[in-house]
Amino acid sequence: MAPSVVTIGSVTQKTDAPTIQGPYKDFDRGYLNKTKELSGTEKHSPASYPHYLPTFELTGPKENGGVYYPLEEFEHYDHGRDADPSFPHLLPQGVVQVENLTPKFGSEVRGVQLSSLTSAGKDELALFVAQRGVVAFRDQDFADLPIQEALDFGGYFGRHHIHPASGQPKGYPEIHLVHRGAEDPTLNNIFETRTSSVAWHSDVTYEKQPPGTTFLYILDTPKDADGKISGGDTAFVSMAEAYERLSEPFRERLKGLRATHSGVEQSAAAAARGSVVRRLPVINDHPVVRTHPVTGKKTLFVNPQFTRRIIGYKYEESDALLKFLYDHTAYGTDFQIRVKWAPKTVVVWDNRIAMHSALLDWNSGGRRHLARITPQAEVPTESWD
Ligand SMILES: O=C(O)CCC(=O)C(=O)O
Ligand SMILES: [Fe+2]
Repeated sequence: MAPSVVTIGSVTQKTDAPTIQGPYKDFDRGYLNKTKELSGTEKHSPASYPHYLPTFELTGPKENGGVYYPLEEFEHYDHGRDADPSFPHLLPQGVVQVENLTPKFGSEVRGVQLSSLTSAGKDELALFVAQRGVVAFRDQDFADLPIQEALDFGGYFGRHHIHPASGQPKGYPEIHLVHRGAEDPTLNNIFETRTSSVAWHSDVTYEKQPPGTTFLYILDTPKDADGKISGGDTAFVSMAEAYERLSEPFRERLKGLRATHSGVEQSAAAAARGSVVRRLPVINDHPVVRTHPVTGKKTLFVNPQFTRRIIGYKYEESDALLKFLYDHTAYGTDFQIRVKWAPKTVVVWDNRIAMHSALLDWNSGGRRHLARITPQAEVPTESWD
């Protein structure tokens, strides 16, 4: 397929999309859309955290019309390097319970308060999440902290990313919001044109330095008619195990390949629905297999939302290879987990290791509201011994 051209405001950009996946999935509206209900006072499930409801002003530099300037490269230091691998601060024995959701990927932890961790504990958190891929911490006070305190905590793990197209709590552009309001009809519309709501991705991989240790915390969870929490889980897939499952000859074939990742379609979709574009979109290329800076493990690093093309391959060749990798990861129920949200849950994942997808499976009209803190990490690299 030929490259297409996308216009955002007065700027026209060329992109390698569309690929086999088609354009950026439009039901992401549900996460990013402008919302009419900013008061939190509507009768169906008022927001539990109204100060976290999304706002869509342009909050960048005034002299640039509120649009943020392009991100500059920075030196990332991964604190997982300094962690004690016996995790004495994060997982003190007899105090903290760890349940592994599957043998190699995903854990659930109770008994530690993330916001009280010392630097040593935070170093251990970075390492533990790098080892397990995704960890759900229950009974956290994160959502109840002043927003700035939650941001200060997250800032330890890298420079905060400001999302180019999502809503933000007033005054806190570094928080990315996921919000499907009460009675939002978007959910029903999705299934008029899609058979599934699954949209596997790693976050903002179009950036030159995509996020590493990433925090998502629940504010409101959809409920059944009888008031019980049901629906809106988040699925995760291990891209480390996805790589492990490949044969040696196939891994050889991936060695050295790079792919383009584009933010153009996401911003164009936001512009098309009259929402904000906070920073002009970028396209960057990354290795198809990257090496984790702390664990040294290799992970597949392509995703159907943002990856567009294997560099140097013809479109059909690139589409065929990417389709195989997407099918392989999507079918891999034996290397996926699913987090069921409960009040006070904070999920921490390593965006270099896990892809994820929200599951939009409820039609009770209940609100789903989450906040994400998204520290950026290193420029992805591959190393081969
Ligand atoms: O809503 C979710 O479960 C995940 C949304 C998402 O993709 C994100 O915040 O990065
Ligand atoms: Fe995401």
